[in-house]
Amino acid sequence: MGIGIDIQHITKRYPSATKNSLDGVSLTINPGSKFGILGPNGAGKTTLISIICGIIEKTEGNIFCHSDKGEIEYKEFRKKLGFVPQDYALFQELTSKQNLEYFGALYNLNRKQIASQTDYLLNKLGLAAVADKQVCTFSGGMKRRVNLAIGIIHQPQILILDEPTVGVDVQSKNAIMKLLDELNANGTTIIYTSHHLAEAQEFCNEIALIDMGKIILSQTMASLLKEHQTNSLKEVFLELTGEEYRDSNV
Ligand SMILES: Nc1ncnc2c1ncn2[C@@H]1O[C@H](COP(=O)(O)OP(=O)(O)OP(=O)(O)O)[C@@H](O)[C@H]1O
Repeated sequence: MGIGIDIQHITKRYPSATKNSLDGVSLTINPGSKFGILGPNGAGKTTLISIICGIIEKTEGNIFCHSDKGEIEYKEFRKKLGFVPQDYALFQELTSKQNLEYFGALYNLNRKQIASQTDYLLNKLGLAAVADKQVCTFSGGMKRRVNLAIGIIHQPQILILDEPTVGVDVQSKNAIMKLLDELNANGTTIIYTSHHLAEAQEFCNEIALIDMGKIILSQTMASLLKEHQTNSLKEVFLELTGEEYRDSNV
């Protein structure tokens, strides 16, 4: 169950940049894992997941995707992929229901599938009562939940989320993380970035720590904490990445 990815020696140099944003990144993401890609501001997390999703081109390197039945073509992988970006990828002027119907059709779901998934997700994420209200009237937490529903309407086997809980209250965060756990229990591989280390520690069973475009470590959460003899991912994070600010333009 689930989809896995082997990332081999990925390098990324943006056209306007003088240095690489990713520098020889290699990573194995096992099928069915809850995989956290963590790191300070500017480390390269968004660049890496944007390359995995095919949103931007890599400069060098390879990505291989596989299911339990063996290697799958990247084109096939894209069909099984769900992506929840950090910025809202939704239409503010449409209602939450209309957004889900639109994106369901974009994923080639039939009318019946669109209706049942829309109904299911609006209920699941506490949005049923506002199904017919324009998204521009929603709070940040409600918009994040719509953003998530859009990313999973086609029932992806691998789901990539870029800071899915940024700026949301405890209730919305709880609903989002519970749904991610449920999807994972049903076999969906989850790849996630976050600056909430306590949340990442609770959610992820595997992590990669990335800093200045390089992978510092990639291992199970349990083995990392055991190795560093601590119960705090934040402690390990600060130990390995330091306490200096990462302001790139000063
Ligand atoms: N379009 C771009 N052109 C040039 N440089 C870029 C571009 N996008 C990102 N970068 C640079 O690439 C590096 C990695 O950025 P990226 O956004 O991937 O980091 P991040 O780990 O996601 O950071 P954050 O936690 O702040 O979201 C940074 O130095 C950033 O300034």
